[in-house]
Amino acid sequence: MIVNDVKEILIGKEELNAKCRELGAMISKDYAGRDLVLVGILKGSVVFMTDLMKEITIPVMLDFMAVSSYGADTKSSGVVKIIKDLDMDVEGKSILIVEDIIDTGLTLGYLVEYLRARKASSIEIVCLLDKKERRKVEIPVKYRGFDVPDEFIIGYGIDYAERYRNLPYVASLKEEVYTK
Ligand SMILES: O=P(O)(O)OC[C@H]1O[C@H](OP(=O)(O)OP(=O)(O)O)[C@H](O)[C@@H]1O
Ligand code: HPA
Ligand SMILES: [Mg+2]
Repeated sequence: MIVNDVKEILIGKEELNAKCRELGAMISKDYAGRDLVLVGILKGSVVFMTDLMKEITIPVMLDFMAVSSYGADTKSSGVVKIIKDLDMDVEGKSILIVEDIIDTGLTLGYLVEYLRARKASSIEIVCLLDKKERRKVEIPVKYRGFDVPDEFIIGYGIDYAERYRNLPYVASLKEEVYTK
Protein backbone atom coordinates (compact mmCIF):
# COMPACT_ATOMS: atom_id res chain seq x y z
CA MET A 1 0.00 0.00 0.00
CA ILE A 2 1.37 3.40 -1.00
CA VAL A 3 0.29 4.97 2.32
CA ASN A 4 2.95 2.89 4.08
CA ASP A 5 5.61 5.06 2.42
CA VAL A 6 4.10 8.31 3.75
CA LYS A 7 6.22 9.97 6.44
CA GLU A 8 3.76 12.72 7.37
CA ILE A 9 0.59 14.21 5.91
CA LEU A 10 1.42 17.90 5.49
CA ILE A 11 -1.73 19.32 3.84
CA GLY A 12 -5.06 17.54 4.00
CA LYS A 13 -7.98 17.41 1.55
CA GLU A 14 -10.05 20.13 3.25
CA GLU A 15 -7.15 22.58 3.33
CA LEU A 16 -6.39 21.88 -0.34
CA ASN A 17 -10.02 22.44 -1.32
CA ALA A 18 -10.20 25.69 0.65
CA LYS A 19 -6.98 26.95 -0.97
CA CYS A 20 -8.31 26.20 -4.47
CA ARG A 21 -11.48 28.16 -3.64
CA GLU A 22 -9.43 31.11 -2.37
CA LEU A 23 -7.04 31.14 -5.37
CA GLY A 24 -9.91 30.60 -7.83
CA ALA A 25 -11.76 33.63 -6.44
CA MET A 26 -8.65 35.85 -6.71
CA ILE A 27 -7.92 34.72 -10.27
CA SER A 28 -11.56 35.25 -11.32
CA LYS A 29 -11.45 38.81 -10.01
CA ASP A 30 -7.99 39.72 -11.36
CA TYR A 31 -8.50 38.30 -14.87
CA ALA A 32 -12.10 39.40 -15.50
CA GLY A 33 -12.47 40.70 -19.07
CA ARG A 34 -9.17 39.20 -20.24
CA ASP A 35 -8.40 36.20 -22.48
CA LEU A 36 -7.08 33.85 -19.83
CA VAL A 37 -5.19 30.67 -20.76
CA LEU A 38 -4.35 28.28 -17.93
CA VAL A 39 -1.18 26.42 -18.87
CA GLY A 40 -0.82 23.27 -16.76
CA ILE A 41 2.67 21.82 -16.44
CA LEU A 42 2.39 18.04 -16.82
CA LYS A 43 2.37 15.80 -15.09
CA GLY A 44 2.56 17.15 -11.53
CA SER A 45 -0.05 19.91 -11.93
CA VAL A 46 -2.96 17.74 -13.13
CA VAL A 47 -4.75 17.36 -9.78
CA PHE A 48 -4.25 21.00 -8.75
CA MET A 49 -5.28 22.22 -12.22
CA THR A 50 -8.47 20.14 -12.12
CA ASP A 51 -9.50 21.40 -8.67
CA LEU A 52 -8.44 25.01 -9.28
CA MET A 53 -10.21 25.50 -12.62
CA LYS A 54 -13.55 24.43 -11.13
CA GLU A 55 -13.26 27.39 -8.74
CA ILE A 56 -12.68 29.95 -11.52
CA THR A 57 -15.89 31.66 -12.55
CA ILE A 58 -14.72 33.58 -15.66
CA PRO A 59 -14.17 32.00 -19.12
CA VAL A 60 -10.81 30.21 -19.36
CA MET A 61 -8.96 28.27 -22.02
CA LEU A 62 -6.74 25.32 -21.13
CA ASP A 63 -3.46 24.17 -22.55
CA PHE A 64 -0.67 21.96 -21.26
CA MET A 65 3.07 21.65 -21.51
CA ALA A 66 5.04 18.63 -20.41
CA VAL A 67 8.50 19.15 -19.00
CA SER A 68 10.71 16.95 -16.91
CA SER A 69 13.90 17.47 -14.96
CA TYR A 70 13.59 15.05 -12.05
CA GLY A 71 13.01 11.72 -13.84
CA ALA A 72 13.22 8.97 -11.20
CA ASP A 73 15.51 11.00 -8.90
CA THR A 74 14.86 13.21 -5.85
CA LYS A 75 17.25 15.87 -7.20
CA SER A 76 16.78 18.01 -10.28
CA SER A 77 19.00 16.97 -13.18
CA GLY A 78 19.33 20.71 -13.89
CA VAL A 79 18.34 20.04 -17.49
CA VAL A 80 14.74 20.96 -18.27
CA LYS A 81 13.41 18.90 -21.16
CA ILE A 82 10.30 20.04 -23.06
CA ILE A 83 8.35 16.91 -23.91
CA LYS A 84 5.16 18.62 -25.10
CA ASP A 85 4.77 22.22 -26.20
CA LEU A 86 1.62 24.40 -26.22
CA ASP A 87 -1.05 23.50 -28.77
CA MET A 88 -2.56 26.98 -28.76
CA ASP A 89 -1.45 30.29 -30.26
CA VAL A 90 -1.22 32.47 -27.14
CA GLU A 91 -0.28 35.77 -28.81
CA GLY A 92 -2.12 38.62 -27.06
CA LYS A 93 -3.58 36.29 -24.40
CA SER A 94 -2.92 36.23 -20.63
CA ILE A 95 -0.99 33.11 -19.67
CA LEU A 96 -1.31 31.78 -16.14
CA ILE A 97 1.12 28.89 -15.61
CA VAL A 98 -0.34 26.33 -13.19
CA GLU A 99 2.39 24.48 -11.32
CA ASP A 100 2.34 22.02 -8.43
CA ILE A 101 5.66 22.78 -6.72
CA ILE A 102 8.61 25.16 -6.96
CA ASP A 103 11.81 23.69 -5.59
CA THR A 104 15.06 24.92 -7.20
CA GLY A 105 13.01 27.14 -9.56
CA LEU A 106 14.90 25.79 -12.57
CA THR A 107 11.76 24.42 -14.28
CA LEU A 108 9.74 27.63 -14.03
CA GLY A 109 12.74 29.84 -14.77
CA TYR A 110 13.31 27.98 -18.01
CA LEU A 111 9.63 27.88 -18.93
CA VAL A 112 8.95 31.58 -18.42
CA GLU A 113 11.92 32.50 -20.62
CA TYR A 114 10.85 29.94 -23.23
CA LEU A 115 7.29 31.29 -23.34
CA ARG A 116 8.34 34.93 -23.78
CA ALA A 117 8.81 34.39 -27.51
CA ARG A 118 5.07 33.58 -27.86
CA LYS A 119 4.07 37.25 -27.42
CA ALA A 120 1.45 36.64 -24.74
CA SER A 121 0.13 39.88 -23.17
CA SER A 122 1.22 38.59 -19.73
CA ILE A 123 2.84 35.52 -18.18
CA GLU A 124 2.15 34.86 -14.49
CA ILE A 125 2.38 31.84 -12.20
CA VAL A 126 0.06 30.13 -9.74
CA CYS A 127 1.92 27.55 -7.70
CA LEU A 128 0.42 25.32 -5.01
CA LEU A 129 3.58 24.51 -3.03
CA ASP A 130 6.77 26.45 -2.41
CA LYS A 131 9.92 24.75 -1.05
CA LYS A 132 11.75 28.04 -0.48
CA GLU A 133 14.87 26.64 1.21
CA ARG A 134 16.03 24.98 -2.00
CA ARG A 135 15.61 27.89 -4.40
CA LYS A 136 18.43 28.46 -6.91
CA VAL A 137 16.59 30.78 -9.31
CA GLU A 138 14.27 33.55 -8.08
CA ILE A 139 10.80 33.22 -9.61
CA PRO A 140 8.07 35.88 -9.39
CA VAL A 141 5.01 33.89 -8.28
CA LYS A 142 1.71 35.81 -8.45
CA TYR A 143 -0.40 33.28 -6.51
CA ARG A 144 1.10 30.89 -3.95
CA GLY A 145 -0.65 28.15 -1.99
CA PHE A 146 1.49 26.79 0.84
CA ASP A 147 5.11 26.71 1.98
CA VAL A 148 6.51 23.19 2.40
CA PRO A 149 9.60 22.04 4.31
CA ASP A 150 12.78 20.79 2.66
CA GLU A 151 11.60 17.19 2.41
CA PHE A 152 10.69 15.13 -0.63
CA ILE A 153 7.02 15.83 -1.31
CA ILE A 154 4.46 13.42 -2.79
CA GLY A 155 0.72 13.26 -3.43
CA TYR A 156 -2.00 15.43 -4.99
CA GLY A 157 -0.36 14.91 -8.41
CA ILE A 158 3.27 14.98 -7.20
CA ASP A 159 5.42 11.88 -7.68
CA TYR A 160 8.52 10.05 -6.73
CA ALA A 161 9.61 7.91 -9.71
CA GLU A 162 6.05 8.25 -11.15
CA ARG A 163 4.37 6.85 -8.02
CA TYR A 164 2.20 8.43 -5.29
CA ARG A 165 0.49 10.96 -7.61
CA ASN A 166 -2.90 9.51 -6.63
CA LEU A 167 -2.61 10.22 -2.89
CA PRO A 168 -5.45 12.69 -2.11
CA TYR A 169 -3.26 14.84 0.17
CA VAL A 170 0.23 16.41 0.18
CA ALA A 171 2.73 14.41 2.22
CA SER A 172 6.43 13.87 2.80
CA LEU A 173 8.02 10.61 1.65
CA LYS A 174 9.91 8.34 4.05
CA GLU A 175 13.66 8.71 3.41
CA GLU A 176 14.16 4.93 3.32
CA VAL A 177 12.07 4.74 0.15
CA TYR A 178 14.58 6.76 -1.87
CA THR A 179 17.81 5.97 -0.08
CA LYS A 180 17.64 2.18 -0.33
O1 LIG B 1 11.71 23.93 -9.12
P1 LIG B 1 12.27 22.66 -9.68
O2 LIG B 1 13.45 22.17 -8.89
O3 LIG B 1 12.57 22.74 -11.14
O4 LIG B 1 11.18 21.52 -9.44
C1 LIG B 1 9.81 21.66 -9.74
C2 LIG B 1 9.39 20.78 -10.89
O5 LIG B 1 9.73 19.42 -10.66
C3 LIG B 1 8.60 18.58 -10.80
O6 LIG B 1 8.45 18.14 -12.12
P2 LIG B 1 9.14 16.82 -12.72
O7 LIG B 1 10.35 17.19 -13.50
O8 LIG B 1 9.32 15.81 -11.63
O9 LIG B 1 8.02 16.31 -13.73
P3 LIG B 1 6.54 15.76 -13.37
O10 LIG B 1 5.69 16.97 -13.09
O11 LIG B 1 6.10 15.04 -14.59
O12 LIG B 1 6.67 14.86 -12.17
C4 LIG B 1 7.46 19.49 -10.43
O13 LIG B 1 6.24 19.03 -10.95
C5 LIG B 1 7.87 20.82 -11.00
O14 LIG B 1 7.51 20.95 -12.37
O1 HPA C 1 9.68 17.47 -3.37
C1 HPA C 1 9.40 17.13 -4.54
N1 HPA C 1 8.66 16.03 -4.83
C2 HPA C 1 8.39 15.65 -6.10
N2 HPA C 1 8.80 16.28 -7.17
C3 HPA C 1 9.53 17.39 -6.97
N3 HPA C 1 10.07 18.21 -7.88
C4 HPA C 1 10.70 19.16 -7.20
N4 HPA C 1 10.60 18.96 -5.87
C5 HPA C 1 9.87 17.84 -5.69
MG1 LIG D 1 8.20 14.43 -10.97
